[in-house]
Amino acid sequence: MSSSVAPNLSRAGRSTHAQAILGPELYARLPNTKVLLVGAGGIGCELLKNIVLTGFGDITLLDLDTIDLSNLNRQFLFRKKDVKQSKALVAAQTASAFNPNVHIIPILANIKEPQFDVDWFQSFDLVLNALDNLEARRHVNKMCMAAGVPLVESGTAGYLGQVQPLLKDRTECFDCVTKPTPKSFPVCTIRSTPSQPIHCIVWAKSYLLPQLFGEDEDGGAELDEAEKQGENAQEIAALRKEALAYKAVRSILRSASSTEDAPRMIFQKVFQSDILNLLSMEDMWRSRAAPTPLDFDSIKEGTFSLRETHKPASATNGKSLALPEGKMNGVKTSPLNGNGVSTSPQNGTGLKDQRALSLQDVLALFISRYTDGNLPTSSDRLAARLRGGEETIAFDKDDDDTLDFVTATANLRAAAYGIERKTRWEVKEIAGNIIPAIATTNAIISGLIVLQALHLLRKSYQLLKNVHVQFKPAVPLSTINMCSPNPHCGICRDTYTKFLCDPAIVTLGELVDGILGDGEARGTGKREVSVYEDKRVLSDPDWDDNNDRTLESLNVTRGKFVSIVDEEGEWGTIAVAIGVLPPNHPSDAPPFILPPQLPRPPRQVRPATPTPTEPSRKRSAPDDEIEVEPSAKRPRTNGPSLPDVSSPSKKRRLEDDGFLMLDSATDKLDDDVIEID
Ligand SMILES: Nc1ncnc2c1ncn2[C@@H]1O[C@H](COP(=O)(O)OP(=O)(O)OP(=O)(O)O)[C@@H](O)[C@H]1O
Ligand SMILES: [Zn+2]
Repeated sequence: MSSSVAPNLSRAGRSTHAQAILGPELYARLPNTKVLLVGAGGIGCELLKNIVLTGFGDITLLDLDTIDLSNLNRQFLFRKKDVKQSKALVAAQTASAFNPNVHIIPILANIKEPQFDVDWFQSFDLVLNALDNLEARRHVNKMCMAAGVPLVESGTAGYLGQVQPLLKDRTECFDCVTKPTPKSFPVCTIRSTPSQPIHCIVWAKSYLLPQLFGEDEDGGAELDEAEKQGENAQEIAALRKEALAYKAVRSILRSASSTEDAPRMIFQKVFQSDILNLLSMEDMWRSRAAPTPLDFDSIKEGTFSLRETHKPASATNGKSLALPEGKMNGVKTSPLNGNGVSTSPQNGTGLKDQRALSLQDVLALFISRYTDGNLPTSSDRLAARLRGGEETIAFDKDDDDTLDFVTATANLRAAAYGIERKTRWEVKEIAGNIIPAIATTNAIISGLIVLQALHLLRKSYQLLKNVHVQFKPAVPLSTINMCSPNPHCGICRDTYTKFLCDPAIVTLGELVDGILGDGEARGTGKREVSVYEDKRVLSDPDWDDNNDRTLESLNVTRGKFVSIVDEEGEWGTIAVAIGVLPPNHPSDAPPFILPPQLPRPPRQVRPATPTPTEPSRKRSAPDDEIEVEPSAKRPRTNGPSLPDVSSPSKKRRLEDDGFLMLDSATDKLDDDVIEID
């Protein structure tokens, strides 16, 4: 379009194409269709532009974050001057200029806040998710299922993307299918027999760094468990011995008066003594390549000999192939990139973080950053922070000290085990779980979201598709017909209803009796029920202590759900959304409003003791589960008594990092699964 035409573009001109594509009826509805867009990041910016240009006129845009410099490469509604401003606000301002007829309401908030209750969700005709985390996605999914509002879910991961239209009772919901669990590794692979760079990086980030700079924990329980699961007993005994030695290094790192050379101590312990210990267990190395203990001085001097890298354990038949450091397969390996082009700072080309690191480089990174030989070592810098008052230091990809430490120690370990080394950049990507965001994928996905949204608005349900952008040049897009809801889904199979009340006055008993009503008259008979808020049991047929307590005292307030579960499993679960009374509610009226029609859940075949969050398809963390069998007497619930989550074990910390430690070395690892997140 030439620039002389653009300023004169009339409203009709602007909408000619949209009208032709959408048809006059749908096009006419768009200005008054209320849309909620959750997330103003990579997908959100593209999508906001799309819906504004399509002709939607009433948009609420919500995001909890502010603009970061790193967003600017793809979140094109933002400019450098906007950094640190609210994403929702700036995106709304920028996109409003694309169409004078659009009204965008920006909200800077977390979608999980209680004011965004079911009533609020019901004020929209359509919800579009442009989020980046499972928790928020699940939350919006549940709210949309409760509100009966159509939702389009989406996500991208590099070149991959997915769009999924969701509507209660018509399609499966986001929680109907279990999400893939993160990639997992057996404890012993991480702790004593790594074979891939990622094993070394996980070890450095989630084991060594926390051992030295994290909370002082007794890892005994984890090792007990590994032993129970049948992992090598001799190996476990060696790991126990190793744990004790860490205690000594920890105290030196924290002691202001110590004259010991802490980094050197760490080096000696981790890359020499521990490896010698492991080597003494000859059985372990019969079928796999044995590691090489590292020697501080000879690495420093450049005389240390290394085994060849890139070997699968079997390829070398367990034998070490010694090559002088700096020579691999006859090629000078350092500092070269994959194309054999030198990227060393000496010749001034390439990015510092992306150059291949020699063993000397890695040691230097451990002793002093190669950018400035005078800086203290990465471990010294971390130790200084502990002495300066930081109690614990955890890995953060943007914290140079922790990234240097992990890069150095992961690569030293890789060298000891004959595993390929990674650049600082690659370590950052792997340890920081960074999947590059590709603007083009976001753009394609955002276009597909609009198409699915239009099907939902037209009620053309037979046209709804689950669409995937995939890494197959011949078939870049694939579509799957919508599945019907999973009959066992603990989210979308519930019967939702609303209960508007003053939680400071209304009791749990009033809520349950009010919602169940007169069972005899309604054909459900007198029902025995258990009542839950999320995973908390509030009452059951043998325990009614909480019935006279106010909802507020039970921390059952606006935005929460109370699940009423039929003990016999004969009737479906009723999920009651707690809302607030309207401002004009008469003061002499009862302090609650029941739904105009009491919910009547479907009769169903259910397991004998259902839970509000079942089935197991949905929940994965076993230690988050609570006892759900009705028992004689339960301890009284005092406020929000969620299941006890004690201080995180190392196992749990690895899980938090996205690396799930398998209980047994024999557990089967899933193939790589890319989780769209
Ligand atoms: N609970 C939530 N409530 C509101 N907004 C959320 C919530 N969770 C995530 N978001 C927003 O969803 C958006 C997701 O966008 P995107 O995936 O591009 O992430 P980003 O944070 O902008 O980028 P990156 O993670 O790559 O730095 C972000 O702007 C984020 O603030
Ligand atoms: Zn479902």
